[in-house]
Amino acid sequence: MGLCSCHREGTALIPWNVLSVPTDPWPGPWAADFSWNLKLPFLIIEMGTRPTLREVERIPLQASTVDNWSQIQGFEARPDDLLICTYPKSGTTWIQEIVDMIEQQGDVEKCQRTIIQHRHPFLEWARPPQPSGVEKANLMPPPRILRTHLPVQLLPPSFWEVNCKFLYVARNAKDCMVSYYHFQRINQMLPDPGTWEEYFESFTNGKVSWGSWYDHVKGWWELKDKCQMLFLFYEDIKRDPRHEIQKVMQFMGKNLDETVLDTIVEETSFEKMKANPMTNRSTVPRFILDQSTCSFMRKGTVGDWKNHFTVVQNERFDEIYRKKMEGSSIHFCTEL
Ligand SMILES: Nc1ncnc2c1ncn2[C@@H]1O[C@H](COP(=O)(O)OS(=O)(=O)O)[C@@H](OP(=O)(O)O)[C@H]1O
Repeated sequence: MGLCSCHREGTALIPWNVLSVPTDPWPGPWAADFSWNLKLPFLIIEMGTRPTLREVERIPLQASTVDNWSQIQGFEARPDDLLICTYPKSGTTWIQEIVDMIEQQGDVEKCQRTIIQHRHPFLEWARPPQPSGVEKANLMPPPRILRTHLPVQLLPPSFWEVNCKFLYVARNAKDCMVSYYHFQRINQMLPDPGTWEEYFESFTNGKVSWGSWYDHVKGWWELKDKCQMLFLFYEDIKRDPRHEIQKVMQFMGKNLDETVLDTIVEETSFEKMKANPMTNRSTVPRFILDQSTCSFMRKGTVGDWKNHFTVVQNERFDEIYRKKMEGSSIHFCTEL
């Protein structure tokens, strides 16, 4: 395993890896330390720069994840784990809420018990002194529901040994890129995306956190018949949520009646989740996620790429896509 340190741009007064910024706040002792929360914005302003990424096996990741890599790789999966796997901005939050609603048998109040980031430990998440994703998962009673954005080749090896369930959600590359661009603009914990034109290059070259969309999607797709995996598409959930939620229910071994299913469809709609403080990230401090110009729950549509891609960019993207996805049987819808 080659860990490669990358450079850092700008004048950082404080090394990034000593900052413990609650991008994924955990209601632990640190949260009660209000003075720590107050200090954070100033630390970031002092740094005057966004973090740059480091790499594991040539996949760009956040520095804190790379620092914690041996713990992540040593994670011990269990046969009754369910791992939600996605490339960023592919509908992670959406499928988390669907899975939780199924798990809680449509009990809306139980799904309000805590914010969505806390319900399913994020495996590669690390920001000491808060407990890491691995530590949170280790404390969770089985059967556990976990989540990751890792590409197949970086998944902790124990997952392949225990034959647990994987629930992968894929989203078409164009909408994913648009969503990721806006997210990087508002998320101070990720590198500045630059202009849309610059981001087009970063995304298509896999120079974004968690690496290449193309390799991620191909990697998981190729494994789908070799393990217990339900592979879903964001666009299908959008087109026919009831049908796709039923598939998730079956995969989870749950048998819920029609009225419960109706509730889940209703409660996991974009409009409901956008208005729900437990799913819309409104509790994340503004100096981390500045939603004043753009919401985390932004549009939730298929085809928003048409509002961003120029004709030339679209042609170029299609050409790159053909080359990178050559030989793969996966097919995406880019409009409904
Ligand atoms: N219920 C529902 N219906 C439709 N779309 C939804 C829903 N919930 C989240 N979203 C949209 O998913 C995008 C965020 O993706 P992720 O949750 O994977 O983001 S993250 O990687 O966890 O940061 C982001 O997409 P964009 O709106 O295109 O930016 C969210 O709006």
